Amino acid sequence: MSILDRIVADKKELVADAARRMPLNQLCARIADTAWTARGFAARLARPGPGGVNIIAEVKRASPSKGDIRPDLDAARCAAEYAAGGAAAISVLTDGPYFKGALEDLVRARAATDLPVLRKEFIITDYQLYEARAAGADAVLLIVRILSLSQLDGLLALTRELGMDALVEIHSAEEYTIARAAGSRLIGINNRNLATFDTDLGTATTLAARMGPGEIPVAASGIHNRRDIEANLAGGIFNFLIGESLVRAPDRVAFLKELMGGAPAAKQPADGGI
Ligand SMILES: O=C(O)c1ccccc1NCC(=O)[C@H](O)[C@H](O)COP(=O)(O)O
Repeated sequence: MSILDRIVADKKELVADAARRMPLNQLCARIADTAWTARGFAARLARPGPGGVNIIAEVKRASPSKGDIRPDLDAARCAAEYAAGGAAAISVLTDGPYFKGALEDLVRARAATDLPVLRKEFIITDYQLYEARAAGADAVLLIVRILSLSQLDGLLALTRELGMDALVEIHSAEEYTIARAAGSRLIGINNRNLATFDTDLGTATTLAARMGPGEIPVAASGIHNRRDIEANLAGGIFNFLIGESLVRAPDRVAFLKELMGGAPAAKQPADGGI
């Protein structure tokens, strides 16, 4: 069984537990009782921002491929730094067992900025979309690899009904065909193979070259420096989802500005950061 299969199997149990603790009708009542205005995640990514680049900056404490990255990361403080550095949006990993995240991180990150916030999760059920909306998410990730076309259709429809945007993630031409068949517009191209963790930065540019004018690509995973950004810009991609290299940066504000084409961040000791 691959790690991804294990994550998804565990997720089914976690969602069932969550639904026992907070039944769907109570979750819906919470949504109805909470004031929320969408911050326009997809709209922010439809055209290039300052410096010709949009960065979705990720709050990521740990991962299956890297283990602990910054296990003590404060989601609100990290999100505020990302906003100060010029991020277009924030992504928050809400999985507990494999990424040391939580939905509460999303709530705190959103409260700390006025940027749109993505729930980065392994979404396989409607319940997780209601959870995302109740936590205030502006958008959710839907990963083609773990969904059938009919599941993707249903989750996309409910995402829209709840007023959120969807970032639909692919890693291959076959998955792009499925994303397209479901009518996805905002398409995350993961450079990382989620089953093997092999990361190839050419994946995003290769798949983006197939996309039509109404489709917006987002390059995700393995982006570490301005050179990586420039290689994607040359391939017509101006949206980037970046986790590890940002989280590890000693000065996240300066590093974000550097990624967006500003002056290089001063070198600092790797463990001298926030
Ligand atoms: O990051 C992993 O190890 C991972 C493993 C299995 C499933 C998903 C995984 N990551 C989720 C992501 O998509 C990344 O956090 C995101 O693209 C940012 O990647 P990076 O900039 O390389 O941290």
